[in-house]
This record gives sequence, structure tokens and C-alpha cells, in this order.
Amino acid sequence: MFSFFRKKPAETQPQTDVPASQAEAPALATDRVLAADSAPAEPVVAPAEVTAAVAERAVAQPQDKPKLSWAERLKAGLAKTRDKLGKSLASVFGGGKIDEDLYEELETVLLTADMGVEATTFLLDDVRERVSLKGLKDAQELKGALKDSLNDLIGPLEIPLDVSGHKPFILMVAGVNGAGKTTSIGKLAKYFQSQGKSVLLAAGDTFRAAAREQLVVWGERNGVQVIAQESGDAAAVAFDAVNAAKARGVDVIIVDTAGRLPTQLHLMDEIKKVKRVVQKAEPSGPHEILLVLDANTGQNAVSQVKAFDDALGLTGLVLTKLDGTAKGGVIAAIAKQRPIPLRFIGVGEGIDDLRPFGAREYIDALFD
Ligand SMILES: Nc1nc2c(ncn2[C@@H]2O[C@H](COP(=O)(O)OP(=O)(O)OP(=O)(O)O)[C@@H](O)[C@H]2O)c(=O)[nH]1
Repeated sequence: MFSFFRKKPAETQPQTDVPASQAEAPALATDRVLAADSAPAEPVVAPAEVTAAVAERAVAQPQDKPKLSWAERLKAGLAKTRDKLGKSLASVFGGGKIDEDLYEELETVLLTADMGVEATTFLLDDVRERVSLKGLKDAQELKGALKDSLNDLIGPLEIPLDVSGHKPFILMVAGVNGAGKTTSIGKLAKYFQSQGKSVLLAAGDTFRAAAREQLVVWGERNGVQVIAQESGDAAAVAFDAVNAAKARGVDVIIVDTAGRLPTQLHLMDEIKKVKRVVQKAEPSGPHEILLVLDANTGQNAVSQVKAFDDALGLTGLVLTKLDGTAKGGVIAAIAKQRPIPLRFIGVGEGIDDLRPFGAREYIDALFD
């Protein structure tokens, strides 16, 4: 489980403004938890398995490792993709003249980096055009042309999320099981807090008790308000949370939802209902519907984007776990087939390892 949700030894526990009684009893589940800023009226002790799961996942974040810059972490995170892509490209760009054999080699490399057929065809055509326009002759000059083509393709996905237009700004998070939704929400909450925004989380993953407890405990320890219900449906949690956020003047509300596959039609109906109910609580919302994708799924991520977009009308994407995969090229496939803004990318388990997507820095980390 994600490191900042894991329990750490006592001496490394972070200081928080949560009362000691709460901090020492993180495994309390409440009928309705108004974490951090108000004590629950009648707390109920969580079942043993939930308690154990929470203890396992709870809190902790100061990292003992030396702090690397984002550019360094991005580069380290993309090592696997770079290794695969870079090594193969090195042989393509290695020397010699630009000819059909070389384009064929390039095509294979792009396909194996999970860019997909459409993006690969686009990139090859675009590179050919650049080569003839600039009169390039040498294979070594191809690298710059490819980087520029890739930038033209994925650059339009770089549209940062601006939460200043609404108060509360309602952000709904969707994705398949285990994509990294709950952990990304923790990272996003910290990210918005660091921008001086107040954040409220709606623990709308009502299928997995541990996911709810995970958010509640994490919220308590980090001064982030969490709305959760021990039972009930996700839509009800979202409705309550939006109203609470309005009443409390919160800047950003993030609604977690349970993982689901696009083929599970009843669950897709359920998440559509969450959206409709959010709209009942606040007609202008949700202001952002984010799909969290696990980069390891490669081309399957594109199918997920299409299916969730058709069902919900996505406004943004989060691509996690780029650090554990050689399939980083999937961004190009998404850009070609369903270009939805890629708001954030995740390259590790640390709280700071999720950042806004920057096309140029991504390409540089991939090639250099
Ligand atoms: N290496 C790495 N691991 C990550 C990243 N983001 C999330 N994870 C891990 O992915 C696993 C699943 O994350 P969760 O947040 O529980 O996923 P989820 O989508 O909420 O899961 P469900 O609630 O079951 O749908 C955890 O072990 C996280 O630590 C990342 O960018 N890099």
C-alpha cells in the first residue's frame, strides 16, 4: 500500500493538530464522520479486519530519503520506459542515413513503447514531413524531429487543472479497481492544501470499507475534512459532502468512488447516479471528472478512457504508476484516440510524486 497511508514507527509520526485521543485511535469508524474539525457524536468501533487494514495503511509521510527535485523524480520514475524506448532508439538514431529501413525500425520501437497504431502512424508521417522540410539526412538528426512531433501530439493534453472558478470546486474521481484513486486523492488533497486551499474529501468508495477508513484516518492526521458513512450509497455520501462543503466554505471537494470495470454496467449506472446527485446538490458541478489510470495497463488505458468518457463525460485524466512500467508511451495513444487533458502524472508512492503533467519535461525525461 501507498507509503503515506502506511503506519510508521512512533518516532517518525508526523505532528498534526488532531487531538491525541483521535490520533491514537484511528480505527474508529463513525456513522458519519466529520473528521478533523468536529468530533463524531457516537463513534462505533470498526470491525477487526478494518482496524487491521487501517493500522497497516494509516498515515506517515515524512520521508527519510534525500529530497530529489521533481525533474529528478520524473526522470527516475520514467527509467523503465526510457530504458526500453531509449535503448531501441539509440540504435535507430545511431548513425547512417535516413531510409525506409530506418523508418521501419522506428515504427517498431514506437509500437513496443505502447504508443498504439494510430499515434505511431501519426508520428511517423509527421517525422517524415519534418525530415523532408528541413532536408535532414543524418539519422542522428531524427531524434530532435521525433521529440518535436511527440510534443505536437501530446502537448495539447497539458492543460493544468484550475480550481479557482468555483467554490466549492467539486472534483469527482473514477477508475477501475486498484488504479490508484484513493492514494491519488491523498496526494491531490496535499497538493491543493499547499496552494492554500481548504479541502474536503467524500469517502464515496462504499464497496471497500478499508478504502473509506483509509481516507478517514488520513484526513484526521492531515487536517483534511472527510465525510464518510458506514453504510449507504456513494451518491448519498457525495450529496452530504457537497452540502457540507458549501456550508463550511470549503475551496475544493474531492469525491472518491469505488473501483469498477466499464463492463460492469450496473456499477457504471451507479457512478452516473453519483454525478447526477452531485448536480442536485450543486447544479454547476461536478466541475471536474477525473479518470485515474494505471500506466501498467498500457493500451487498455485507452479503452478505459473511452468507456468512462462515454459514460460520464470526463474532463481530466490522472496517469499513475509511470514508475513501475515501460509503457509510458500510452500518453501518445490517449492523445491520438481520445485527447482528454492529462492533469496529473504519478511517478512514485511518495506524497509529492503526483504532479501536473508537463509535455516537454516528460519528453525530455523520456529521451535524455
Ligand atoms: N509505484 C506507484 N504506486 C502507486 C502509484 N499510485 C498509486 N500506487 C499504488 O497503487 C496501489 C493501489 O492504490 P489505491 O489508491 O488503493 O487504488 P484504488 O484505485 O483506490 O483502489 P480500489 O479502491 O480498490 O479501486 C497502492 O498500493 C498504491 O500505493 C504511483 O504513482 N506509483
